[in-house]
Amino acid sequence: MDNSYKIKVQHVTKEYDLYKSQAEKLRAFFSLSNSTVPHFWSLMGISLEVKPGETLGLIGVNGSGKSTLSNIISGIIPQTTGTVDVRGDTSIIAIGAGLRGNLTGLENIRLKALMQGLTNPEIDALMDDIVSFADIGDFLYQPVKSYSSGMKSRLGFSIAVHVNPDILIIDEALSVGDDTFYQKCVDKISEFKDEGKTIVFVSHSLKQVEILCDRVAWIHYGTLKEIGATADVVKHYREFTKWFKGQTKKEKKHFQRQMKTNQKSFDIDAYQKQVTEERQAAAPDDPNVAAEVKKDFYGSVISEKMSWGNRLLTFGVAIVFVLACLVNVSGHSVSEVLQNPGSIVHPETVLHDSNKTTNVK
Ligand SMILES: Nc1ncnc2c1ncn2[C@@H]1O[C@H](COP(=O)(O)OP(=O)(O)OP(=O)(O)O)[C@@H](O)[C@H]1O
Repeated sequence: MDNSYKIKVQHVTKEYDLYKSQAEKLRAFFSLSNSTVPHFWSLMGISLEVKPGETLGLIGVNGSGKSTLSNIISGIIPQTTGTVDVRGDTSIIAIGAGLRGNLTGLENIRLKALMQGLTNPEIDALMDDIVSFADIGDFLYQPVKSYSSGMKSRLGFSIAVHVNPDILIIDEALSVGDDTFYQKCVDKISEFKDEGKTIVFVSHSLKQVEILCDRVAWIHYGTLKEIGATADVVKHYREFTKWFKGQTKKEKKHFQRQMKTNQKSFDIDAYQKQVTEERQAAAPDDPNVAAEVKKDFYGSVISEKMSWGNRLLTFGVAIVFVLACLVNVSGHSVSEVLQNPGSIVHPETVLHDSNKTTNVK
């Protein structure tokens, strides 16, 4: 097995349909095409590796796709195309993910730890440590939906670092805590690093990134702008933000609109063709390149969009289900209803033989 990486992300894209309402979503489901619905590509082909024991920072402006990427790596949302290969004995844990609003803090601790594969006695043994690290007092007995974002972050972080995960995904968790909690988290992350664990760290705080990360990936409006040593990437990102801040209001708007337009007009087929051509140029004698690229793009994803065959099948099953319910309440047998469908809506009409109906009233 290739142990040069812990996480490998290849040609990952994420497409969202921008429906204006539930009704529009429903219409698109039953219509022949949803081409009128605008599409938005949150990620437009990200490929990167995270090495074992490495802390990789993800930086980028608001809406650039950092959380989308970290959620795809954590398995919280599926990618539209591409592969995500997570190596080894992986217990991957994302701090904010999986807290249930209707359950109390205590119940959430047990649930999330059970989902990580811990047994009840193991959880009992860890409970005091988790509770004391989170330090949220009596809120522990309240439903999580009543928590502030800082409290959720405290609880999520505490659970995540105590269940001994192989890979830790930290998305903005440190930005909401106070100074004491922040320092506790930084110490815990450093402990993790010393133990050789792999961390993906999403943050807007370049200072935190500089302290904690070995390498940094700069995600820029759905693309990977740069990946490399922390000092280099952070320097280039600072230059970009300085340049951006120096623009007039109108120029900033124009730039952002241009970036979003690119994300709306992204062509996945053209991207696949480009990757195929690049690989063919590198291996001109390999006849399987196109098939391999297709497999890399679509081999490990389940289509989020239903094929037409499946839509028709779903529609057919729904009709049969409704008919079955109507037959049931009408009090007639299936054969009667099949011979005289009107008996469903006019229950007083029954069929005595195949040719004649009699009104029983
Ligand atoms: N469910 C969704 N439907 C439509 N668009 C979405 C959805 N989720 C995210 N997006 C869009 O995808 C883009 C990337 O969002 P994401 O949250 O990954 O960015 P981010 O870099 O983490 O931003 P921030 O730094 O503000 O947290 C944004 O433009 C966002 O509006």
